[in-house]
Amino acid sequence: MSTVDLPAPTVRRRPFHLLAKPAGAICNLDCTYCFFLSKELLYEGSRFRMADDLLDAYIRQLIEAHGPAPEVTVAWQGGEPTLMGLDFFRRSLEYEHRHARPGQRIVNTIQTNGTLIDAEWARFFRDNDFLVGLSVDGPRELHDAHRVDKGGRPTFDRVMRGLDHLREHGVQWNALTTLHDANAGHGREVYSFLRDDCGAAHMQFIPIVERTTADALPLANDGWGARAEDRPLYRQQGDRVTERSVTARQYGRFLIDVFEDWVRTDVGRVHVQMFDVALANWYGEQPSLCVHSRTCGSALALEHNGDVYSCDHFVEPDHLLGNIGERHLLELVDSPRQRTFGQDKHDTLPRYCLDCDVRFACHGGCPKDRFDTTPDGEPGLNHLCAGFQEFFRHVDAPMRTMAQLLRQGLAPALIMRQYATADADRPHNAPCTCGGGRKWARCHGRPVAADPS
Ligand SMILES: C[S@@+](CC[C@H](N)C(=O)[O-])C[C@H]1O[C@@H](n2cnc3c(N)ncnc32)[C@H](O)[C@@H]1O
Ligand code: SF4
Ligand code: SF4
Ligand code: SF4
Repeated sequence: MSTVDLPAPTVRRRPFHLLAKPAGAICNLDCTYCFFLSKELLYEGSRFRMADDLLDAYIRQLIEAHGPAPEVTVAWQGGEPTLMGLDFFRRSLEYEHRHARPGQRIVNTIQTNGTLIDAEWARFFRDNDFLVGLSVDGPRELHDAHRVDKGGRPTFDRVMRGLDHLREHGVQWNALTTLHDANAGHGREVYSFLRDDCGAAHMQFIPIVERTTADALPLANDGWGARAEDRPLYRQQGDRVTERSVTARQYGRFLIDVFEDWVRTDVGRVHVQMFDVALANWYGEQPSLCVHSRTCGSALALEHNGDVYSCDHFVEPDHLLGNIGERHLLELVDSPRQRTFGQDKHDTLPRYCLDCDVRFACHGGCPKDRFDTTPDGEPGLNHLCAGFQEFFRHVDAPMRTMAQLLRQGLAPALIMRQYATADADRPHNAPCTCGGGRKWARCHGRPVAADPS
């Protein structure tokens, strides 16, 4: 039986998301913190190109696995997916049209470093309603600190050129910004750059937590050996982190700094994933992000040869579920192993998390980052815990207000009026509401003439 012929099994369907890597871990860049480049080692000797019959089988199985759902998302990632060339994505669209049920909408997303995007790519994305995720870490210096090409050269100009094409063609796009040692202390600057200079209406901030062992630390600090081929296979093991990693405190402060701007001017206008996720948890709805959901396991990864892994962050031999050439995707997604993977997110929480006042919002964060010990010595605490606590406690009052507005059928954006009123009465030399220890007027760049300090 060929890959294309595998019948769809009859198992219970649950919503899931799959990140497909048509070029595997291959990329034209060499970002120092990239956890994915070393995955090349899993497939030594491969051409790292998804074959046409596999592409066909993948699209068919993905659509079948969603049953009668009105919408199916095809998500492309990598490595760098644009290295596949436009014809690959044109063929993918043909298969989508062939396999979709009548009336079913197929949505394509692509996560890219943006350096190869030209007018032709942008036209293609626009004409086919692709949602483009663009990796940009902030203004030039902050971006170029870690996002470099194979020769160690900066990439900012190339990314901005790609963004210009996207914007000129009216492509839907969102910014994906990793937080690390270089940019984490610049929350307001990064936020205003993304919003004002780039015109981003959707933003995701992803903490860089590069876990490693004491032995591997020097190599890891060097960018896993500086060159992709020198990197050891990156695994989730060890209790150390690289110097590039964001600290818990930096992560919390970054989110708070951005929130303090956002809640005054941008609610309902700019979508910051973490704030939407927090509001969903305060409102009592399932959030869209696995990291702050009770359980996970619904965001899997597909390699270029059809191998399926439990999660994009666990593309390693111990978490290989199988290959879609041998077992239908739905069977792998619904396998007992994958269910256990997702359930473990909750079932392995330390007592410290179970007793935590913000657990309903945090849910312990991503299991990949749970390698610290709790104050009473229990293993399994998230490395970012202190930052989560600081952020979630900080936003408690405004989140309650926005959730209440939603329950009343009103727009959460109304909270901005409350802030405007409170700010108008706030003495310039009062402590800033961000809690960072600065005066309010200085923190918000307001005139400080009346500030006697
Ligand atoms: C692996 S890349 C693949 C897609 C594409 N090459 C890009 O850069 O957007 C996907 C996202 O993962 C982020 N990323 C890279 N290394 C990471 C790490 N160690 N931890 C968390 N995210 C990381 C990248 O910045 C990027 O936004
Ligand atoms: S662009 Fe950077 S983050 Fe994306 S795959 Fe390449 S090296 Fe990794
Ligand atoms: S391991 Fe982390 S990233 Fe993966 S699905 Fe679970 S929460 Fe999400
Ligand atoms: S904030 Fe810390 S203690 Fe609370 S649930 Fe999150 S990781 Fe656990």
